[in-house]
Amino acid sequence: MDGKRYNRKIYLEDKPRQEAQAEILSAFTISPEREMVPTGGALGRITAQPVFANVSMPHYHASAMDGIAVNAEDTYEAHEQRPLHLKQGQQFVYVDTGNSIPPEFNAVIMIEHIHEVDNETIEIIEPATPWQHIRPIGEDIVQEEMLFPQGHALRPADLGALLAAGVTEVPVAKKPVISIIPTGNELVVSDAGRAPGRIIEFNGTVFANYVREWGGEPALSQIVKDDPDKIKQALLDATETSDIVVINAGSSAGSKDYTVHMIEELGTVFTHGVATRPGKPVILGQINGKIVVGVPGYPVSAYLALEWFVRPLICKYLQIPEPRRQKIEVKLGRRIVSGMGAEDFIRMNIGYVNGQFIANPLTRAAGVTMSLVRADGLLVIPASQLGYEQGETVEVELLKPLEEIKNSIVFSGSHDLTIDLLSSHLKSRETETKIVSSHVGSMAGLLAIRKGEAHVAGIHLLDPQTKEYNVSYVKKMLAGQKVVLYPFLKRKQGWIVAKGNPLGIHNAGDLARQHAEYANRQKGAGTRILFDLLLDETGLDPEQINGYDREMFSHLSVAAEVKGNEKAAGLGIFPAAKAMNLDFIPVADESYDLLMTASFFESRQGNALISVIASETFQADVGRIGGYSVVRGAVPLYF
Ligand SMILES: Nc1nc2c(c(=O)[nH]1)N[C@H]1C(S)=C(S)[C@@H](COP(=O)(O)OP(=O)(O)OC[C@H]3O[C@@H](n4cnc5c(N)ncnc54)[C@H](O)[C@@H]3O)O[C@H]1N2
Ligand code: MOO
Repeated sequence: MDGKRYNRKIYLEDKPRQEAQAEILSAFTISPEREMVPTGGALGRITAQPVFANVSMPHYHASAMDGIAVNAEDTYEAHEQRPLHLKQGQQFVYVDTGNSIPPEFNAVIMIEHIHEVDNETIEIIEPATPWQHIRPIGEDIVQEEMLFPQGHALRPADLGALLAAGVTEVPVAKKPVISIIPTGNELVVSDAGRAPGRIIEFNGTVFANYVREWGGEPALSQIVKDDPDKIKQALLDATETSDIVVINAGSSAGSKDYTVHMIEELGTVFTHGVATRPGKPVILGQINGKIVVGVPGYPVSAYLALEWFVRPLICKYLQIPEPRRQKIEVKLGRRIVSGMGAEDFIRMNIGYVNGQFIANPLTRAAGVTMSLVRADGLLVIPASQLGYEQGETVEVELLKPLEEIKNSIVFSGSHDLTIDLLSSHLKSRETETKIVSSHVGSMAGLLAIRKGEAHVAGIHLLDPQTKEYNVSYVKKMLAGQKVVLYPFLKRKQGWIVAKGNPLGIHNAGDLARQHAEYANRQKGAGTRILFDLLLDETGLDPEQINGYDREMFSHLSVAAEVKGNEKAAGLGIFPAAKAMNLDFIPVADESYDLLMTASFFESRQGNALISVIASETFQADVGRIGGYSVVRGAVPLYF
């Protein structure tokens, strides 16, 4: 340490992303270099200048067929009624596909069209035309012809053409070297221990591989501690050995967020903070003439910032246009709000139902890596736009192939672990089909089917009057629609309580008596309806339940709530209690059924889904979870 204290920088700008991009692009003045690489290893490389053929292909007249080479003039007399005899050596020679044609001949007759009379003589019944079945010199490639212009990304077939044309080394743009410096005292390599506060370093690997995919050469350094001197040294070293420097985390306003000060001391800071959510705390600067990009720590922000600010630099260096993602129009399944003054980047699930693309937002939390893994598309909301209404048509950028999205089964409603299992069994049977699910609760799932926004919904809705699951809801809410209710699971609902059940919870009355802190579920969730019925049966009012108004959105979040609090209790399914090592007191066996549109049920994918459900292997896997059984010999109910 040099004894200097670095005050927190708590001011971040809100510079428009495009402005920040334009600034670093114009500051990035490194002149591209080229290198010769062996053709076999040039896949994906960008040609640095036009490439010309050294030789023609073929470079001699070559036979295109197995047969005999002849002089066409010698064959003109041949006729079905007057077969013509030719002598080997004088009037013909045998040739195979690719053989050179001797100069005295100018046509090839296929072996199927000749009759061998004896060792020396063949017979034909049809004349040959000059140059038939001969690949003349340069048919494919002519010597000196331009094979590729500058700036062409080489594909496997291109490498073949180069080799065929005698080009064994290609001049390509040198890959820009991108140093990647992960920083943070909390970071550990992936096989180090798991003490609280330790985070496995993984952004570095993500960055290195995106850089590689985009045509750069990553140089991933070791984790650097949050120590100003060490960060400074790492930055200086990186500017010596690379064309662009990416430093990860420490970009925001934390007590150890030194990066911006270090860049300021060693060089220039152009930008600290862009008007985007997520991704705001980006730092853009320059040290020793090298661009330095300070990327926020959260993985989603990090990925976006890398794409906004590093990819364009790589493209500029390679002198190629920046690729654009395919865009499609989708209908929004949900309302999306957005703040004024900053662009919003929303990861979206996209499904294809009844000939229409329906998209729903995934979590906006920038720390959720899986949201990037799962996202089918990206909705970019401009800074001036306050969001969109449900049902509006908007444009999204695709993050996955369109075909994959079109082949997905859109699953809505209540989440259950077995749906993930179902998805993986289905995928192994029908490689093109997968289930994409959004967990919105039973009632919302039913509505999604009604609005034609899902193929299947998992529902467990108890009718307080009839004590029957699902049927009355479907009759009432989907009257006149062609749907099928497929009996799927029986699963145990029960009290999720701390280990040893310290409050002695066995029924809703106990919750009230013990003033337990209840973790409730959202309105419309099947578990919420069950809880209300239990209260009703016990003669309790919601006001008598401590925490009735606190709504959790999944079984697991209820269990997580109980995990941290001895006085808490919730209602949920057994696997959630098991996952958090909590006690589970069974209350009811409920029916978790699959509601499907009739057209989906009858489709090929619908059939595949049902046959997976009926399979022994799937049912055995479900049995192993505990607290579940698949309904055997289920009879679908048509409405
Ligand atoms: N008071 C404020 N706090 C925060 C603000 C703000 O404006 N004011 N911005 C928030 C936003 S937005 C983001 S994004 C983060 C970015 O913070 P930093 O870039 O300073 O990053 P850290 O705080 O060090 O890390 C955030 C998070 O990411 C994890 N991380 C970091 N590096 C890696 C890596 N290489 N591999 C995996 N995970 C990594 C780190 O452990 C943290 O959990 O700041 C908010 N705070
Ligand atoms: O902007 Mo931070 O980058 O939301 O996650």
